[in-house]
This record gives sequence, C-alpha cells and structure tokens, in this order.
Amino acid sequence: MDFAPVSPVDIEARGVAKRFGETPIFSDVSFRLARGEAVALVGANGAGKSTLLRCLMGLIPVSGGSVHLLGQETNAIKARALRDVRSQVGLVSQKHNLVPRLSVLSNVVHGLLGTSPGLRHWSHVLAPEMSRRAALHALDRVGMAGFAQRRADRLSGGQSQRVAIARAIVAAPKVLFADEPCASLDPSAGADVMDLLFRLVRDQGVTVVFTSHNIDHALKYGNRVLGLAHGRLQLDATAASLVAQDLRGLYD
Ligand SMILES: Nc1ncnc2c1ncn2[C@@H]1O[C@H](COP(=O)(O)OP(=O)(O)OP(=O)(O)O)[C@@H](O)[C@H]1O
Repeated sequence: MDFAPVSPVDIEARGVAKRFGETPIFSDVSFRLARGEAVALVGANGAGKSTLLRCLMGLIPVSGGSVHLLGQETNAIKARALRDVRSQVGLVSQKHNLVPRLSVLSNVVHGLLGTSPGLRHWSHVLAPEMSRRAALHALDRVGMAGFAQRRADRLSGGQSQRVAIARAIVAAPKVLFADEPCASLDPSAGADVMDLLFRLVRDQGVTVVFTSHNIDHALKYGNRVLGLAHGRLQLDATAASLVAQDLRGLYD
C-alpha cells in the first residue's frame, strides 16, 4: 500500500504556559507545525507573541508544558544540543540588530557563528573562504551583494533588514522565526521585505513563524494563522478559511 509522504513536524507546543514571576502571560498553548508551513502569529500588544516566539526558539524557558523544535525538547536537552538545534534556526527581528561598525559582509558571516565554534566567524577577514562565499551568495539573494563592504551603520532601514534576512538564511535554516520583521519600515519597504522573505522561504521549503500587527500581511503571507488573546491560543485556522473580520475579534 502507498502512503503519501508526511512532512516532518518541525515545531510542537504541548500545553505551553509562560509566567514572568507571578504574572501569567499565556497557558495551555498547543499546536504542531509541519515542515514548510508559514504561520502568522497575531494578537494585540502585550498578548505574548514575542514571548511565545522566544519560548519556541528555546531562548527562554517555558513555565509549563513542552516545546519540541526539530524533534528536540528544548527545555530538556543540554546546552550543546540546544546550540545544535539553534544552528538550524534563523531569526529576523523587528530591529535588525546588525553590528554597526562592521561591514555588511561580516554581519552576514555572523549568521554562521552557530555552525562552528570560535572566532572565525566573527569577521569576514577571519572567516574561511567557503563562509565568505556563502555570505556573498546570501547577500546576492537579497539584492545587497553590491553593499558587501559597506559599514552596516551606513544603510537605510530597508537595506539593513535585507542584510538581516541574509544573515538569517546564510546557514540554510530549516526553521525561520521573524518577529515583526517590517515593523520599523515604511509600508512600501515593509512589503518589499515581506515579499523577499517569503519568496526565499518558499523556494527552500523552510518553516516560518512570524508575528505581525498587520492583518493583511498575516493573511497574505501565512498559510495558517495562530491568534493569542487573553492568555490563550484563541485561533488556529488556515489563512484561506479566514477573513480580516475573524481576526479583529482577537483585538477586543
Ligand atoms: N522579560 C520579561 N519580564 C517580565 N515581563 C515580560 C518580559 N518580557 C515580556 N514581558 C511581558 O509579557 C507580556 C507579553 O509581552 P510580548 O512582548 O510577548 O507581547 P507581544 O504580543 O509580542 O506585544 P507587542 O505586540 O506589543 O510586541 C507583556 O505584558 C510584557 O510586558
């Protein structure tokens, strides 16, 4: 008998709860994300979107339940195993977090820090030739190869975010997290960055989880939408089955 191939589950949250001190942020959050899904995480300011993203990445511990990222329970594994998992994960955050005085190329080479220990990936001058080539290729894919030698603090916001995307994809991650990747950009630059990001992830079948306050973006770029409100996962639906009005309820 033939079985259709089943995509691996890249992220699984089982009854995840998070508190900061005595303050509960969310609880009972459960979902499974298969390889190649593009998931928008939405909700009002303070609903806990960034916190959930950080829990999923294993950057902060959960207060209850468990997170499995690429098959590993992030709260239960040793630091070294967690580093291995993280080396297969990329992050694009709201602020690009480039090192201002370093070149664009060195900043992208930093995306390979997780793949080999030591200082060789601190600067493109020390980096192995293969890494420099990978970084240039990533810059080419985001249309920034011509800026490789420019200092990062001489870029516009949109250019900086493109470089941040190059840094996030240079190590060919299986999973990409993006925390409001275009929040600091004007609508046109923001749309360019989202188009670029999702073209890249679709080309490579990467699983992506992104937070957004832009309902149109959530529906356009996500094939699935998760909504946090009042400390619970209130919505888990395919983007195709939703209209903007369904999402507005999360903001009451
Ligand atoms: N390290 C922390 N210590 C204590 N409280 C925190 C910490 N990080 C976040 N919080 C609180 O957790 C709640 C959720 O914050 P979070 O940034 O996850 O929300 P969000 O949905 O991403 O919000 P926004 O849309 O405004 O970015 C907020 O009340 C915030 O103040």
